[in-house]
Amino acid sequence: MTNKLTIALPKGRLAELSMEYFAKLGITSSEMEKESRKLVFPSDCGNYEFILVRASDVPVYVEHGAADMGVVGKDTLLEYGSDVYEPKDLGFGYCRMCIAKAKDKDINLNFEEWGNLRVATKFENVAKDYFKKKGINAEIIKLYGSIELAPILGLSDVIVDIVSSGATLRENGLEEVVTLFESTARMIVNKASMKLYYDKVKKLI
Ligand SMILES: Nc1ncnc2c1ncn2[C@@H]1O[C@H](COP(=O)(O)OP(=O)(O)OP(=O)(O)O)[C@@H](O)[C@H]1O
Ligand SMILES: O=P(O)(O)OC[C@H]1O[C@H](OP(=O)(O)OP(=O)(O)O)[C@H](O)[C@@H]1O
Repeated sequence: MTNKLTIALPKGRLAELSMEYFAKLGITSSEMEKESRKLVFPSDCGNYEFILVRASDVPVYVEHGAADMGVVGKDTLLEYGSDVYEPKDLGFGYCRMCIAKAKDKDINLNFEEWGNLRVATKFENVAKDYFKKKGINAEIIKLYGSIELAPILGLSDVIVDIVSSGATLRENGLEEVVTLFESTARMIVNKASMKLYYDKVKKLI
C-alpha cells in the first residue's frame, strides 16, 4: 500500500500554473517535464504523485477518492458540483463567466422579455440555473468548444462562456453584456483524505 498523496491536475492551461504553485512549496516532478504520453508522474521527493485528467474529471477523481486532492477552476466546480472540500483559492487561472452577443446584432437585452432565448454554452448547468433564477425562458444548446461561433452563425442569440483576456470575443466580433461570476483555480480535497492525511494536506494549502 502506498502512502503517497495523489493530486489530480487538469491537462491544459492550469497544469503548468499548478506545478509552479507546487514548486514554490518545494514539490517538483522532473518526469512531468519530459515529453511523453504518461498520465501519472511521481514527485521528485517521492511523497506525492500527480495525475493529468480532463478539467471536468478532476472533481470526479477527488470526490471518489481516486485522487486525494486536485486543482480545478471554480467555473468547473460550479458546473459539475461535487462533494469535496475547497480549502484554498489559488489565485491563478482568472476568468469570468459571461453572457456575450454578436456586436453587430441589435438584440433585446431585456432577456426576461424573450419567449425563447437561444443560449449556446459548454456550461449547461451554470446557464440553466442562471436563466431559471432570473425567470428567463432559455433554450440551452450544449457545445464542447469554439462557443463564440454560435451567435455569428445564428445557432444561438447569445453565449454563456468564459472570458479571460477578452481576445476571443474581440477577434470574433462579440461583446460581453452580463458577467455571471468570476473564477480562479481552487484546491479541492477528498473528505476522507482530509481526515486521514490532515498534516500532509495542510502543508499544501
Ligand atoms: N482563456 C482562459 N484563460 C484563463 N483561464 C481559463 C481560460 N479558459 C479557461 N480557463 C480556466 O482554466 C480551466 C481549464 O480550462 P481548459 O480550457 O484547460 O480546460 P477545458 O477545455 O475547459 O476542460 P475540458 O477538457 O474538460 O473541456 C477552466 O475551467 C477555467 O477555470
Ligand atoms: O478571453 P480569452 O483570453 O480569449 O479566453 C477565452 C476563451 O478561452 C476558452 O476557450 P479555450 O481556449 O479553452 O477553447 P475552446 O473553444 O476549445 O473551449 C473560452 O471558452 C474562450 O473561448
